[in-house]
Amino acid sequence: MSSTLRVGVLTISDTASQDPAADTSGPSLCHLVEAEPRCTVAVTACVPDDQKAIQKTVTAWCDDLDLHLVLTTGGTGFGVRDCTPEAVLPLLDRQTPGISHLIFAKSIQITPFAALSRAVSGIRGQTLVLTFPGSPKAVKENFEAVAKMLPHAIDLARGGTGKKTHEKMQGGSRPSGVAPVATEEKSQTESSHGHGHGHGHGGHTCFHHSDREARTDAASLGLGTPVSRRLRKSPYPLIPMEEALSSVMDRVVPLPSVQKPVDGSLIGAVLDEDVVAVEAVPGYRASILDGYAVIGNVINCLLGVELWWTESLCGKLFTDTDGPGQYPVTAVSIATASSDGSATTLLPGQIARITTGGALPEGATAVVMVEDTLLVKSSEDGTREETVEILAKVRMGEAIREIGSDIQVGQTVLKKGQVISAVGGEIGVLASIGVQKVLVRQRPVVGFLSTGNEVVNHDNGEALKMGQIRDSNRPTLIAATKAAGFDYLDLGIAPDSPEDLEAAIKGGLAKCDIVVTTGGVSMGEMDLLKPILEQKLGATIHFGRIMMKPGKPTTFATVPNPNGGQPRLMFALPGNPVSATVTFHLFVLPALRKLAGYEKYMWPSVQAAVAHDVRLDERPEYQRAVVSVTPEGSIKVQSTDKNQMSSRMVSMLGANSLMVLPGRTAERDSVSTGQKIECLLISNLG
Ligand SMILES: Nc1nc2c(c(=O)[nH]1)N[C@H]1C(S)=C(S)[C@@H](COP(=O)(O)OP(=O)(O)OC[C@H]3O[C@@H](n4cnc5c(N)ncnc54)[C@H](O)[C@@H]3O)O[C@H]1N2
Ligand code: MOO
Ligand SMILES: [Mg+2]
Repeated sequence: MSSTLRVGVLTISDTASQDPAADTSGPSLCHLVEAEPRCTVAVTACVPDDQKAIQKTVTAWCDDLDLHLVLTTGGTGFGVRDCTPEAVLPLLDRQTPGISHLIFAKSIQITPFAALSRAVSGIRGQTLVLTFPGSPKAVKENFEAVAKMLPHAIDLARGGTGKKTHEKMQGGSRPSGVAPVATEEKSQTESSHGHGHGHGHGGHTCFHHSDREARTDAASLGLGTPVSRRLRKSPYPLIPMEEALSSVMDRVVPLPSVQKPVDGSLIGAVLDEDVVAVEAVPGYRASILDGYAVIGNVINCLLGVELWWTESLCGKLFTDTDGPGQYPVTAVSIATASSDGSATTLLPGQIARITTGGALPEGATAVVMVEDTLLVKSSEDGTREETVEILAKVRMGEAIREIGSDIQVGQTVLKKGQVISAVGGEIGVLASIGVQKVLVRQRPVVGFLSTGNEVVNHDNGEALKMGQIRDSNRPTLIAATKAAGFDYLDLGIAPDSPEDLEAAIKGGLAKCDIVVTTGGVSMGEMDLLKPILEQKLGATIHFGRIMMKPGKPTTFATVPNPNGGQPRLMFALPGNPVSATVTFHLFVLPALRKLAGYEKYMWPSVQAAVAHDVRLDERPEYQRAVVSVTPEGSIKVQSTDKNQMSSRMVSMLGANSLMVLPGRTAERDSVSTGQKIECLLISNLG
């Protein structure tokens, strides 16, 4: 077992936190750490002499990054602002006075001023924390006083036996020093010794950790670092999918609301107000049929059945005379606006011809369809009906739409949070009650940038040169965005040059709520996205790797908004086309939906029986699959393709879902035919 000791170096100084160039002890300490066999600086930061800031960083490094050793420099003296011991002591589970004494003993031999250090040391969780004074000289003396015993001390602090050390002390084979101790067999953030580090290479960079933000010295990943000095292991922790999803969704704040006219541009928008009807539908008593408005009472139906309406229901107008029989046609009401705003009046014993949608004459209580009548007598010139016989019985209110029978004034027709669908119901209802504008959440705009020297426009019409590849990511993601009803900006293709990438992303950030890049996020020397985000764009990378397949190097960051307001969201998706597409569906679309105000922004899922055995990968996997309903009514799922490689876009063909497969364990390495598995429905059922 062997492992690198990951060390965090924290400079604590008001001056250095304002002017990084003023920090000399931080870089010195980094060089001392890097000079030790199998020690590496995993993270650096610079904070002012502020107890809370110190505690936040030290806590995050111990608890979240699980570093082996945290070294602080500065703030241990008698100065009024010096508060490092006060900040660190309460964080320690156990103090280590022996180490403090050893450091003190060595220092006091060199200068009596060592007596003015109030440095403390101890263990938090599994992390050893040492506080050093804030001068390069003191840092060197202090560090050298304890360097050789650090691996042993850390081993013990992590529950080791220290056996190796004792063996060596009793005449082991190593000529000097202490073997670094084994800690985690597979450290997620471990990095090899000897990589280039920001201190002393192109100036000081302050990195501040909060929660599990995986910020490191981005220089060691790309910008300006000779390839031979690049990190050989990613410094970004491999985080579980659930953590990645909540890291994204917790940071997505729905956009503000705007008034928008009632038209097709509302489709997909989320209402940010209840809509209350100020008009009734219908606004007048309207006929449902073409026929005759009548005053009903007891109408003897053709079958001889009699229907009685009570006096209270029918009022005085209903007399025994009205019912099937012959009546004079005294009025005509076709569906049109009345010239004087009033309806005609019908008296007992009269009927009026009426068309569908026509306003009922006052007094009419039912409409008889034309098919249930006979023309008895017309005018001499044949242009008018004079007498018509009603054949059928009608019920009170039959074929009449009363005022407000569809929508009443004061009725809440749409609720805040409701989505205006493309089906038409919401727009139809809004239009029917004369709503001019509604308050809806702004729709986000997402920008797409493909990256890579090898990537060319898919439709450039030219034969590919050796090493070139057509850009399939942008057209794919843009099409999926359109289908989901979101606006987008095509940011084109940027080559793998820091200047081009920075300019293209900045252009996107100025105009888009979310910028999505594809490519350049893994471990190659041309994978520049992460360092650009951190070093050039002032972004906070919240995660840079996820334990998932496909999409392992998926990166999510927030970037200061160039126009002020909420930070912009940045997704740097992997370049492999399937990885880009799957992670777009898993992260970007839900984020867009949440930005747009959707309450349900995650994909729905079903449990489906697998139609064949599925081998599990060591990473939890999202296999492209087709979910369908069998003739018997059960739900089954089938992989699109046996070969589910991330570069193989044909494995997306026909997919309407993503099977959510757990990672392989010693107990379970496959899902057998017929077993049920969760499937995310990213499209309609096949
Ligand atoms: N040493 C390691 N190498 C890789 C690792 C790793 O952990 N260690 N991860 C692998 C995984 S997993 C993935 S996924 C990819 C991600 O790569 P990048 O995001 O850095 O993307 P590129 O290197 O730029 O490109 C990868 C691949 O995709 C093609 N590509 C890029 N853009 C497009 C596009 N717009 N349309 C179509 N195809 C595109 C590109 O030519 C490459 O073939 O890294 C692995 N490596
Ligand atoms: O995670 Mo990568 O996306 O497998 O190919
Ligand atoms: Mg790459």
